[in-house]
Amino acid sequence: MINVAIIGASGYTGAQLVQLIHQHPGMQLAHTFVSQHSADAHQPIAALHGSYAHLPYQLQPLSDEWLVTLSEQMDIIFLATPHEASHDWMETLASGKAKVLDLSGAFRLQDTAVFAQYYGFAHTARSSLDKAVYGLAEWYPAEIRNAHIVAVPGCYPTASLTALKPLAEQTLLDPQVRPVINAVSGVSGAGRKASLTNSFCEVSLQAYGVLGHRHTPEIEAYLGTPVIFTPHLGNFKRGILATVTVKLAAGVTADQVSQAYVDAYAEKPLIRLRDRMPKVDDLANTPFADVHWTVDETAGYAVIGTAIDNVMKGAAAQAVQCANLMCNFSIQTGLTHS
Ligand SMILES: NC(=O)C1=CN([C@@H]2O[C@H](COP(=O)(O)OP(=O)(O)OC[C@H]3O[C@@H](n4cnc5c(N)ncnc54)[C@H](OP(=O)(O)O)[C@@H]3O)[C@@H](O)[C@H]2O)C=CC1
Ligand SMILES: CC(=O)N[C@@H](CCC(=O)OP(=O)(O)O)C(=O)O
Repeated sequence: MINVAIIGASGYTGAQLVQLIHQHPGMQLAHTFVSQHSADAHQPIAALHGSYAHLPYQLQPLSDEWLVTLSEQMDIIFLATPHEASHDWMETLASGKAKVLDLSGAFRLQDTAVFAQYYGFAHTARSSLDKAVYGLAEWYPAEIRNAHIVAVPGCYPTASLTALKPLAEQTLLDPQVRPVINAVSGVSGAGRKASLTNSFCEVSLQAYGVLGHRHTPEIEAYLGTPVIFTPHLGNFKRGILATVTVKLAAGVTADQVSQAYVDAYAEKPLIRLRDRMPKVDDLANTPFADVHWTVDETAGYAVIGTAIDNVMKGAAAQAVQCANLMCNFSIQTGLTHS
């Protein structure tokens, strides 16, 4: 059995990971941590998350000693923590035998100047950054298999890159026209901590982070081309719907576009090619990404719809996909029943 620890196990993505590792046939959950002075230390996870009331795990307070012990004793460590915490702990956690998968944004951007601009603090963990592999599971399986550190993608980049990479990889996009990504996220995307912006009476469908969201450089880095990305907050709990408009390269046909998606995803068990535009309720609480596209050959445009659950495929389930690759399980182990 693969021994696993989860740090940040009280949060939305951390608790989801607890549930996924609990049901995983090849992994056992040895430790579930919160921060050292957390108000939730020593609480059972069941007391915080009613949907996990059947799970037997208790939250332990983390310490510097534990960081070293975990790096030496665990096979896999998941960090479901804020960017700064992941950044500060990675060098120690990755110094032993344990492989580390970080759900935060701390190790996704290789350019530390861009990182400082979008994350608001300096990156000082260069050696870990050099080892980090981007965990977009359907696109970088070979790199992920051999990785010691995986930077699990953000939720919006997962939806956006899933829509765009099949076309970009086959050079079907017009290089002169930026893809336009409009995406709506449920409120769980902002994490469990209360804030005015995310409170029930305040949330109303609204764009935010316009022309400045930190996921723009992440999408551009792994797509290889600039984009216009506009996130929106929606008044629902879970899910992301990304609607992506692209200008196709001259002469590209609808059949070529369809073939690009079939080539990329027909053999991928967690990507579902749909015959209509996806909707979030079809996959909330599941590890799937649904994709559909429509092409106007005459005008040379395509509109692609992608839906994911932000906590699952956008974070915890994709992290488990990566861990499966690193531990030589099939990519969907513990995530699907068929
Ligand atoms: N929610 C989502 O849809 C997605 C989130 N992510 C990323 O995943 C990470 C976790 O997100 P999410 O689960 O939503 O966050 P939550 O706010 O729900 O949970 C954060 C967890 O980290 C712990 N934590 C908070 N501050 C610290 C600290 N300074 N040191 C150590 N532990 C700390 C919290 O417990 P405590 O404070 O009690 O210690 C809690 O367990 C974040 O980096 C987020 O950006 C990525 C993709 C999607
Ligand atoms: C609705 C909402 O607030 N979503 C978050 C993104 C969540 C995510 O993917 O997180 P990281 O890239 O931070 O890991 C946001 O826009 O900041």
